[in-house]
Amino acid sequence: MNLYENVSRMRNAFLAGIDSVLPHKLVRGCLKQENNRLIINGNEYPLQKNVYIVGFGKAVAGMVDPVVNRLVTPDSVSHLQRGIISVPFGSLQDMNCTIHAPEIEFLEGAKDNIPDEAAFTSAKKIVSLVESLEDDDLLLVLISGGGSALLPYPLPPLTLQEKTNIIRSLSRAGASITELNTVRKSLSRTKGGKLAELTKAQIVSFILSDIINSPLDMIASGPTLPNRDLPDATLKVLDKYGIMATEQLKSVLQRKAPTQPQMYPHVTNLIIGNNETALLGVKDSISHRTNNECQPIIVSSSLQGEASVIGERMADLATVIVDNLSCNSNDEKDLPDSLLEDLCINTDKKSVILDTIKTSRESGCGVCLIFGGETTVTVTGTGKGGRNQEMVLAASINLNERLKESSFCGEVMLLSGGTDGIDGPTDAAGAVTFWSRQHTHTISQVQEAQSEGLQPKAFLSDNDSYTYFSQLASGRDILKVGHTGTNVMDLQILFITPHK
Ligand SMILES: Nc1ncnc2c1ncn2[C@@H]1O[C@H](COP(=O)(O)OP(=O)(O)OP(=O)(O)O)[C@@H](O)[C@H]1O
Ligand SMILES: O=C(O)[C@H](O)CO
Repeated sequence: MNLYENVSRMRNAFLAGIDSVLPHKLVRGCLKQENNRLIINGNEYPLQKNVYIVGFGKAVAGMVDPVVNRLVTPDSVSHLQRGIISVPFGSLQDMNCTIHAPEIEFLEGAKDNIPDEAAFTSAKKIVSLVESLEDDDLLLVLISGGGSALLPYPLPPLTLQEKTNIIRSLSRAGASITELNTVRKSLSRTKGGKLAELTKAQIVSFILSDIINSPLDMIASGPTLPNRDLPDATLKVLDKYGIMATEQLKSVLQRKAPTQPQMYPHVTNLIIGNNETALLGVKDSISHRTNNECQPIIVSSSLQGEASVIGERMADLATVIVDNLSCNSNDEKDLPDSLLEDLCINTDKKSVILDTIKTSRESGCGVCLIFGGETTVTVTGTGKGGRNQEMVLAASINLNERLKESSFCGEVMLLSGGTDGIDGPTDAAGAVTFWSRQHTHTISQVQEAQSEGLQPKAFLSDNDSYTYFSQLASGRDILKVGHTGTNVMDLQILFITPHK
């Protein structure tokens, strides 16, 4: 197996991860129809021309078709009455959307993930549809990441512009997604469970998670989950980031919050997929493609932090593995707890990783560690890039430096990519890097870049990872898969294999 075959295996494993979280597959798996009843998660719902669909998020368009199909009974009667789906601007054309259900209205909005008048119009239409439902109707709600921006409905007197400004300021000041959505929930007519409160119809929500640990009440700001935030939660977030509360905002927050958390007996919230689902897809692919020779391990689904720092720490981890593969058993190095912590790896994985390295040393098979999560980039440069490409570039530079003196003969590879296919404001999903030594001959991506006159460190410090990977070897190591129609954050594969 040569270096480029291994790189292509990793690319295929990444694609397999994406494939396992394609929304149409996930939704189809949760729905059955028998005797004029829709069966969802073991619960039965009578079909009597009483079904409505609403959806909002970057990955919901793909959920529509399997749902619509399940609503047609064997007598060819469709029990779907109406549907409204709010999706990102341009996404229908990009995805070649071919859904032909006349009852469903697809509306685009929220260009660049920013709520706008178009998304507000979609939200108003969704609200009036939901308000019009009767007790014996069934409302299917399709939810995925990006849903917050696609269902904006500021509580009056707050305007869309004011609410957007608050969220933008918080985001620029470094607020996390849970902090942003805590604020969004308190300022909205739809978020934080308020969509569910608009009707007594039965509701089933299908939720695809794009947040670490899948907190259901935070994904797309939890429109069908009770808001359990404390009454002062929003003011605390604003205070933390030094954002002044305007009069309109104060008047919205002063409204009496319910003293008891709301219960929604008419609502079922189902998580249909998340980052862990994709990690399993990657793992299966690697096991199959290596004929079970390499035992891949999922080490984390909560990787977060500054992308370039994480890239550096990935190189540190690779160095420990490489050292342990090249030494004899008495000289094994430990995996420092601080390294595990920085890479968001639970300490209970430590012995599993060390055992795998040992097996690999004895048998000559590879070590493959799989990560998922979402890093961030503090952009200070003027270049073009994304968090995955930046992580890989930083790892590449550090691998080249750390492994200079190593006696290891084998290959080290890292891939990082976004499952939505779009890394930051670029048309790439991510990138891959490698380092390899056969006898005394070393090949590395950094060496190759330097021989082409590219200076990796200069690109990294200008946050210009996209330009770097586009130019290097004519874009050979950049991952371009286009919009995938799904979104469960990012995936990383670290693969180290000794030469036999
Ligand atoms: N030049 C750059 N280099 C590296 N990262 C960048 C650059 N410019 C923007 N980014 C990062 O890209 C991210 C924005 O990309 P994107 O639109 O994919 O955001 P997102 O909200 O994280 O979307 P999603 O969660 O759906 O992937 C930000 O985290 C930003 O720091
Ligand atoms: O829409 C949102 O709120 C984010 O994508 C998190 O789910």
